[in-house]
Order: sequence, then structure tokens, then C-alpha cells
Amino acid sequence: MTDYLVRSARPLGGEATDLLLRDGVIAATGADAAREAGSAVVVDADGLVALPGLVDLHTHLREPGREDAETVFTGTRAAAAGGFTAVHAMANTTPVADTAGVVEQVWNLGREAGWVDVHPVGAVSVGLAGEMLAELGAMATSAARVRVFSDDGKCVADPVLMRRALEYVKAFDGVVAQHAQEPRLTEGAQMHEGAVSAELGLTGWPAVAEESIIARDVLLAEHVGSRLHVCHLSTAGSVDIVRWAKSRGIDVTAEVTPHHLILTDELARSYDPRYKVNPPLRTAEDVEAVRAGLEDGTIDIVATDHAPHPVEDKDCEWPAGAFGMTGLETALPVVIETMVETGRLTWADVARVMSTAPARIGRVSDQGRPLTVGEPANLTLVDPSVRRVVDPAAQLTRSTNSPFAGTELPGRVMATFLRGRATVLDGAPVAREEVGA
Ligand SMILES: NC(=O)N[C@@H](CC(=O)O)C(=O)O
Repeated sequence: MTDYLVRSARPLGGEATDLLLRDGVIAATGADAAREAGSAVVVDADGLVALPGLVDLHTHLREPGREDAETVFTGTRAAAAGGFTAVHAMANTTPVADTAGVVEQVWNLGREAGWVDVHPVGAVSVGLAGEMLAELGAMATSAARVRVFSDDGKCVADPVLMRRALEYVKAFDGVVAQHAQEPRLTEGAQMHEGAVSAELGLTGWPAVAEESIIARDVLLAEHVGSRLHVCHLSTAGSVDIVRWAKSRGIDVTAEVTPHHLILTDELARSYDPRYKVNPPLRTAEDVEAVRAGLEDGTIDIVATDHAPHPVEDKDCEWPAGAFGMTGLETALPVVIETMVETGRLTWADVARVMSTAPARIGRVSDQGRPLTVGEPANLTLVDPSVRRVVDPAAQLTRSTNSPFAGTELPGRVMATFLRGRATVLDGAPVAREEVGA
């Protein structure tokens, strides 16, 4: 395997140093790195920020079943290009990832592709139908070692089923990641319920439909003494509820997506389904509240909710359009724009919310590690000085439903290393056979 000497990188935005990547680990740093480098390939990282490889707790890879939208290969290559070294693949595939067989299939596809570590998420209920618990134990003890369980796309609406799931996952230190959406309050919903939906005449998705489920679930988690994770939290009220739950000592974590950190329901005025997503884009007040929640630690992580859809599912009238936006290749730029350039997060905070904390929540022990000697060489090198216009045609995801098409965003991932192997170099993906030959 090729050794790499990463020259003059700034770990977590700090002092520039050299890093020697050898045998899958960070073998040396500082002056030792250059001294021991031997024939290592030099990567000039002058001016680049080094972050631990990003970890996404919420990715839709669509395989098996919707390979027209994305495959494990194309989605994980896009992830590597976005600076990720691990992703959690959501269970709403066809068939649903509700058995050991399906999660092992996804896990194996991830290993074969080799771009990032793929950690399959197991469904909470059989077929995401919300009626019977899926084989959680079998998925947890399978080769895929599932620790995150979610019916994402659907809410575990039945409180008894949710309680049982929370109780069950305790046996293997798992977590239930809830898609908080009260189904009866969101029947036919097309966008956030508020002034804009009223004006446009589109059925609204009220904030309370999210907040009431989160409130119920934090109380259930407290009652059974289990671990709850809230997916794609999107409203100011949700931030308040999670803040309250944490102050009470409830074991709850929460994520926000990049799009909810920057976009608002005003975009629905375009009637362009690129802006149609679940949960919906909310108001400017909600955007400010989720930024504040991420800044003060109420919201633990940023997760992409990368939801690729083929053109025919988006190139249509708003009500017929699918919910979802791509996100793996724009997540870090949006976080830089909204949180770093505004002074609300440091680079060390970015490492926490996009790597360390998601790895901890997903119980992935070899990711989100410090960039120090002896640690696995999972890292990404980012050029924060570059600004680029997002062009979905130039992205690596198979789908083009980016809400940021044509938008200029800061930051470019120049290199990504997975256990010391380059998956991205000079800003472009590197096929496995091209590396270490
Ligand atoms: N987030 C989305 O808008 N879409 C997700 C599922 C979902 O959460 O509805 C998808 O799988 O497409």
C-alpha cells in the first residue's frame, strides 16, 4: 500500500504540521513524519484544513431497488468526494433493510465499493409498516453489526411499538433514530404549514407534527432508560424540546441537515420540486433556531439526509414530486458557509458535529478519531479558501436533485483517506485499482 506524507496540513484549523500515513494509521506527525517518510507520496496540503474523515449518520444509498437513483458504489463515491469516510445507509430500500440478509448485502456492497465504510441502518418495523418489530437482534448480531435502527421516511407512530424498540435496542447498545412526523397531522402535506403554504394553496406540514412526536419520544426514552436519536430536526420548537430533554438528563441526540441550516419555505414559491423535502423547509426563524441549537450543542450533529431521486420523480409539478434532496457533496460547504464563516463553529466543532459525534452515536469505534499518532488514518483535507458554483451534472451522485444547483458555496475537499488509502486526491476520486498499485 502507498504511504502518504501530507505536508503542512492544519489539523482542525490549527498549526500546520506534516502527517505520515502508513499501514492504515497515522504513523508520525511533525518533524518525525518527514524524517520517516522514505518513499512516501507527498501530498501538498499547504493552506488545507485536516479533519477526521466525516461520518454521515443519515444517507439514502437506494440499493437494493432504486439503482436508477443511486447505487452503493455511486453514493459512496459521492460521499468520499464530500470528505466522508463512513456513512450510515438508511433502511427504506426495496426490499426494506429489515433482515440480517439485506443489511449484510448492503454492508458487502459497501466493502466491495471501498470508498467509505458503509454501516447499514436496520428498519425498526417489518417493511417500515409500523406494525411489527423487525429482526433487530438478528441485524445487530449479523456481520453488518447494526446499531442504528430507523423507519426513516416513515415515523414509528405507534407509541407501543416505539417503546418496544427503545427497550429492545438496549441489549446491544443500539439507538432508535426517529423520523418525527405525526402521520395524521401531515396527511397530504406538501410543504411547511404557514403563511407561504396558505398563499400557495399547498397542504401544510405543521411544526407540531414533528414536535409532538419528539416530545413523546424523549419521555418514552426517559421512561425505559434508552437511547433516542432525532433525525433531521427542523423547527424552533423541536430545538426547545431537545434542550429541555437534555437538561433533564434524557439520553437523546439530534441531527440537523445542511439544507435546514440555510433554506426556507419561501423557496416553494418557485413551485420547483427540488425544494420539496421531508421534513419540509421551514421559516427563517426556524433556520436561526437550528443554527443556534447546533452552536450551543443542543443539536449534536449535522447529517446529510442525502435523498437522491431520478429526474422523472423531480421534473414534474410540485404535488407529484418526490420528497428529498441530494447532500453528500454539499454538506461541508453549507456548514462552512452557515456556521464557520459566521463564526458560530470552529473547525474543531465541525470535526465534532460531522465526525466524532456521529461516530459515537452510531457506535463506530474506528471513525471520528483524533488526528494523532497510532490512530486510523481516516481524514479529509479541505481547502476553505475556494468558492465554487454547484453543478449537479459535475457531481458524482447519480441523481441531480440538488437544491444548491447554481449556488456558490465555499470549501473544496481536496483529498480523503480511508485507513491510509486515498479515495480522493487533487479533488477527484481515485479508483481502488489506481491506488497502491
Ligand atoms: N428526506 C426526504 O425527503 N426523503 C427521504 C425519506 C424521507 O425522510 O421522507 C427519501 O428516502 O427520499
